[in-house]
Amino acid sequence: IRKAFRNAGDCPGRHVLWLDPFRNLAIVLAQTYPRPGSFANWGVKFAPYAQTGSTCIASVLFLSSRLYFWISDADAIKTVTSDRLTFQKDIPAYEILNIYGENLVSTEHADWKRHRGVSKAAFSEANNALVWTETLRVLTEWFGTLDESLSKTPNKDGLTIKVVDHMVQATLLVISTAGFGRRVSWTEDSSTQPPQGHTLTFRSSLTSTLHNLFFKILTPDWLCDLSSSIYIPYLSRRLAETKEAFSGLRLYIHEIISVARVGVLDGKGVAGDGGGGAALLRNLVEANMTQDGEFRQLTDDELLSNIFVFLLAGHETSAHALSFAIVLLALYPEAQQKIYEEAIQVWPEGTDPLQTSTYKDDHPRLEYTLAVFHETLRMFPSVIRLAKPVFADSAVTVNRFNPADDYCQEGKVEKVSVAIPKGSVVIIDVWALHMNPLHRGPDVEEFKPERFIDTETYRWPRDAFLAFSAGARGCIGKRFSLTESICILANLVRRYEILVPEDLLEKGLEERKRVLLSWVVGVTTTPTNARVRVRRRDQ
Ligand code: HEM
Repeated sequence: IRKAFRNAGDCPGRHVLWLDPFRNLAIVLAQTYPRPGSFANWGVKFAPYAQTGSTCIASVLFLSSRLYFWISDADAIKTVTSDRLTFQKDIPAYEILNIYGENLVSTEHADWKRHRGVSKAAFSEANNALVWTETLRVLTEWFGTLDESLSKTPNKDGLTIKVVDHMVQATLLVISTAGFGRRVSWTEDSSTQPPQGHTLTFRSSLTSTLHNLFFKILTPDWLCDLSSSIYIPYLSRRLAETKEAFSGLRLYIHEIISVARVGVLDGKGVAGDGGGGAALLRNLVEANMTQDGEFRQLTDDELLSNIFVFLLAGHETSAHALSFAIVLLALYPEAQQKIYEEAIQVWPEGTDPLQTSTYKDDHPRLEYTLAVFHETLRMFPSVIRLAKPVFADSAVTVNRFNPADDYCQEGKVEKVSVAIPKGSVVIIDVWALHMNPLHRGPDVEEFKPERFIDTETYRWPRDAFLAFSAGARGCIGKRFSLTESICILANLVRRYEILVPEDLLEKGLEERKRVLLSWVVGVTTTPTNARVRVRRRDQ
């Protein structure tokens, strides 16, 4: 370990890591270890950098003596994300997503290029227009159910809802249709009755698969086998539930694929897309049916796995980010009022955006709504940190300062170069970057959407925002997600007032934030108590 620290040169920090921060155990233990407030804790943000006086901190993993450089500096991170050959993806950390086979997220090099090449064309402006239209359809149905529940509640002060449940349903319906041509209505999707031939509904098989992902990975095969022959309290039931979810979801994906294959063969387009949409499914299935030399462009397992990963990545991150955004709007009525004013300008009173709005005309005009969503992702990034193993000696430029100084003042910071040796790992500390006062000013903890609005004298710092990662391995679904999220937020606020739940009315802002914005680490940052009250604006 001492030798490893010698390779870190004069980079400060010198922490010993007892757990690899990117293996499943670290994620499962995230709530309790490392302890809140201490180095490498998931919610510690910029604090360790502020204490050390550096935007780069060195640490060594005890078991392997490998050097880990934690970075919260926009310039240094840009160097890392733009050099894909030196700073590669930490593939073993993504094995958890390989339950059905390899996929776009969990591969590198030529395999990754092949997966990305197949999917890329589906994320076009034409597809964004489809995402917009489908989001409006989903909203029409969701608002219908909300209005019905509101009409039945005797409380004139509105209805309190658990936001994550609603957002998971909405975003899953959007990706199911716009990605896979599987058009299901809100009420049909709410049904708890599985269709014929299934033991679970589509949504519960997907959500239960996600819920049990880490549990399955951390349970050794011999224990799985044992628990199916001998009853072990808790374990046997949980493993049976996991097995049912995994195989149930596999069956649903197989059905999607079978229908799509027939559609591709007879030239009529994949299910439900009327020949125009569901480009993602069409591209994936066509690649599976296309011979590339001796091999298929995508094997059967890869096809299945990519559909799973797109269903997962295509809804979970957006659903969680939207849930945080909706709670923030309840907590900050001034920001909500600005979205309302923007929405009314785009869709004046008396018009019905759910029937008439188009992506091309309206999306670019919802600038403040977009800023709210960006600011939400700055404060609650879905992916808190990213690991990049280093494959060649390199260097990054970082900032050093005196922690005792008011270091946000001009001239208080010194730029230094840190050598990054081959064999080490760089950790892109997304949350710390977002909370770095050198990039954002001293008010980083405040919710201020205006940070994301350019003016004549200010251009928001693009490189200091990494919610979607960046470079070649950046999020392929960024535009998809921004399109549906902006559509949901603007329409929701135009129709309803979003308020804090009644049980928190007597509490101050800090207490409301503590309760409503609590979160845990999961596949992505997951809100645990996102509740708001909704009340129709016109009643
Ligand atoms: C708020 C919403 C979203 C956020 C914050 C987000 C964030 C990210 C981040 C940080 C990465 C890089 C992950 C890594 O390198 O380990 C990523 C990759 C990816 N995202 Fe998203 N994402 C969002 C929505 C979506 C949507 C809607 C889709 C699909 C429809 C999607 C599909 C993917 C895929 C397939 C990758 C892997 C790309 C590659 O490795 O080439 N994401 N996303």
